[in-house]
Amino acid sequence: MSRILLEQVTVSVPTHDGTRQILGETTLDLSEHRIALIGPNGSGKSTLARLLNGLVTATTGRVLVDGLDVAREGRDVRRRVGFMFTDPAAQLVMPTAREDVALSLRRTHPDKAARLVAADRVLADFGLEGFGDRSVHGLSGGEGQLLALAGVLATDPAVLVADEPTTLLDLGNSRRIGDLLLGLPQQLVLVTHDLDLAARCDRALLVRSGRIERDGDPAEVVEHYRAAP
Ligand SMILES: Nc1ncnc2c1ncn2[C@@H]1O[C@H](COP(=O)(O)OP(=O)(O)OP(=O)(O)O)[C@@H](O)[C@H]1O
Repeated sequence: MSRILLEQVTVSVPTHDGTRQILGETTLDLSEHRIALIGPNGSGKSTLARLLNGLVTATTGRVLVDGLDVAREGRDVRRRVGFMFTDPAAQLVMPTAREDVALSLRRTHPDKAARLVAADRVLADFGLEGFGDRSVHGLSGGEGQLLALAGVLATDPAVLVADEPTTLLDLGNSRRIGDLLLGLPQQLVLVTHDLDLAARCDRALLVRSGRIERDGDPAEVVEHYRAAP
């Protein structure tokens, strides 16, 4: 697994009358396979997740992924750390499913024809056989999220950060995507309100008001949160 370090990280954002700290000083060493971030709305989970691939920049402190500084070596970090958004529309950028996956394969498959064939294989691996010509805008929520996952994994990241990937899905698709994510060989940092999913991870962090309130065994952390949400 990769080693993700946060060293005395804070995040502040500008406000009309100064700045507001949305993540208090946080130091973390994350090397477990599956790590869940849970907590109330607006507590700072997405901020924490987005720090890991540079979508959010630390105001003070450093974030390191396998020794690479996210602020200074962002490109290399983003090759290692894939990001999956709540809404697949945020990351499906090409007209068709095949082209969207192919875009993720352009580093590993420089030849266009081979790339499109490989994209169809990836689609089939994710249960999207025959979806190659479908418009990315015409997919159901579950299909879109599967395609988004296929696209991000096609870039072969060592770490996948997923920000509430099951929130928009119905029960069946939510289970399907949840099981798929927890079964991945890649390291997973999962922001979720699904506490059953969080409890199945290897480590859980409860984020509240921009601080890590609890960190450790998922069953215990989830129980603590359920008792005092
Ligand atoms: N760019 C920004 N500018 C101003 N405020 C921000 C910015 N980004 C986040 N915030 C604020 O920081 C706080 C934490 O936001 P964040 O999205 O990290 O919370 P969250 O725990 O992921 O919430 P949710 O569960 O609702 O998705 C919120 O109050 C949010 O409004």
